Amino acid sequence: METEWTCDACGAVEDDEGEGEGEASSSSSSSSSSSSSLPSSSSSSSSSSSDDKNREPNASPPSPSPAEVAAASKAKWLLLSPTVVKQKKKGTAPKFKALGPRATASIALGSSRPKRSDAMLAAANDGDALRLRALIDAGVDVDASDEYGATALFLASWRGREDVVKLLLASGADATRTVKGGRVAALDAARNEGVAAALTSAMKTASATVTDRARRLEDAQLAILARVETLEARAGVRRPTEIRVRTLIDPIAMPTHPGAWYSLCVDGGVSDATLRRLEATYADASSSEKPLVSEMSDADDVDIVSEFTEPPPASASDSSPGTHSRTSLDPNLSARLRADTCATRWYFLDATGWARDAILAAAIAAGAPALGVHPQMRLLRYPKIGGVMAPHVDLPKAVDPEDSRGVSGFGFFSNATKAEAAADVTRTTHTFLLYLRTCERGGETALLREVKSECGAVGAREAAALADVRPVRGRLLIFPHECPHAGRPVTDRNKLVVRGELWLGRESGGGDDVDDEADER
Ligand SMILES: O=C(O)CCC(=O)C(=O)O
Ligand SMILES: [Fe+2]
Repeated sequence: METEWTCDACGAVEDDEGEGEGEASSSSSSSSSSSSSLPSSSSSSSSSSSDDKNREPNASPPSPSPAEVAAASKAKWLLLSPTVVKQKKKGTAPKFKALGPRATASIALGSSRPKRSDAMLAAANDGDALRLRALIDAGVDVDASDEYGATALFLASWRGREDVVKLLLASGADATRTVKGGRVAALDAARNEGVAAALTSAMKTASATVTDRARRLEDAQLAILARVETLEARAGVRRPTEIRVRTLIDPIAMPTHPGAWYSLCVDGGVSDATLRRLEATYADASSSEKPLVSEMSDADDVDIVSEFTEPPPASASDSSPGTHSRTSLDPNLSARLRADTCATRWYFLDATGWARDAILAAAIAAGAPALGVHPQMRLLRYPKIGGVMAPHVDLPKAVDPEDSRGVSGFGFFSNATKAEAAADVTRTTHTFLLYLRTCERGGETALLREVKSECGAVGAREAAALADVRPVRGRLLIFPHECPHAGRPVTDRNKLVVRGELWLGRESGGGDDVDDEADER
């Protein structure tokens, strides 16, 4: 089913009285010749090429091929600034000025390449075909991806947006692109049959295959094993004997510490099949892509760090049992501190949910009222002896409403879905680290009382910890984002961690899956 392109949106882009600003006008003026390149556009073309003269009077012009649509759109996108354009300095622009439709549309659609791509990805994710059409008309790189390698076509398929998938295919989107980690393509992630059918017929004409057969078979086998073990864990089959849970920060002794709300160390909760599949994901990512690297600086950010390690103010709205009051973080500050690390990172998008299912099941089996695991994860590695991660706190991620419906969308966690709806969670609450290899010594993740006096590399080495958690294969560490923590210096190169975010419900709503046995140590 195709969404019709309406004149409203078209006019908003093309019919401009007002002055566009800077590159805002470059994006929109370039769009003025583009309506004929829109896939299945309902408008009759105003083009007057020589072809038109030879055509029957009432014959409509031939539709551009998907590749032509993509090329025309990309040509316009390339006219935009390659970087986000900063706003003009105050005082240089008139104080009050109504923007014309072109400038308004340009702002709405993004007036630099990165903003335009962000807008396209958001429209695809949200299933907004009309907006996406406007974006393609204004100029996009239809295959642009986010930092996890997800293209618009991938997101639309994953979220089950059939209209958008068809529009993107008709606009030349490449169906063979895969996301980072696991090489999942749009078809592998298809949420529903309509989407899968559209992609399958497009793939017949695509020259490349998605992934080679052997790899897909191996993936499928591991996925089945991981799912079986996940279901067993959820059903409590393996729970009492195999899962060992330690509470790392005692909520009774330290009720106001930011780590007092479920800081857990869980052993034996994640299956070997899942660990092997994660290792394979790492091996694949590290052999095919460069990692993101940031070096630790020795700068001591004592003053900055102390800003968020003061005792958190008591908050009336956050006083339910088992919770603590939260610190409010300056995102820039936290991002800066997180950048001070010796870890290398690869991004991994768990679109199909096999890793999320496994981590969620382990968290639930350990007694945490866990409701969901974020699909975006990182694989962290410390390649240099002595590498650390400076004391810091983590940031929450926004929870996509689609992911609130149950983790992988395959129905394993429908109870969690109900609990979450009640809890109204919009952001992740906890960090998880899943260690894939054992370090005999060093590399511990330290949960800190505070990081006021020692930070940077010194803090990572010396700050007093409430708990030092040693990397052990299969060990899952969970703690609230606001809990100060650090990575101790590594003494070997084994530290390999999957790191991501999850969200917990309040005890009253979210803990109904947890039975008492899980608390046995
Ligand atoms: O590697 C560690 O032990 C800590 C990692 C961490 O804190 C992070 O990635 O945010
Ligand atoms: Fe962290």
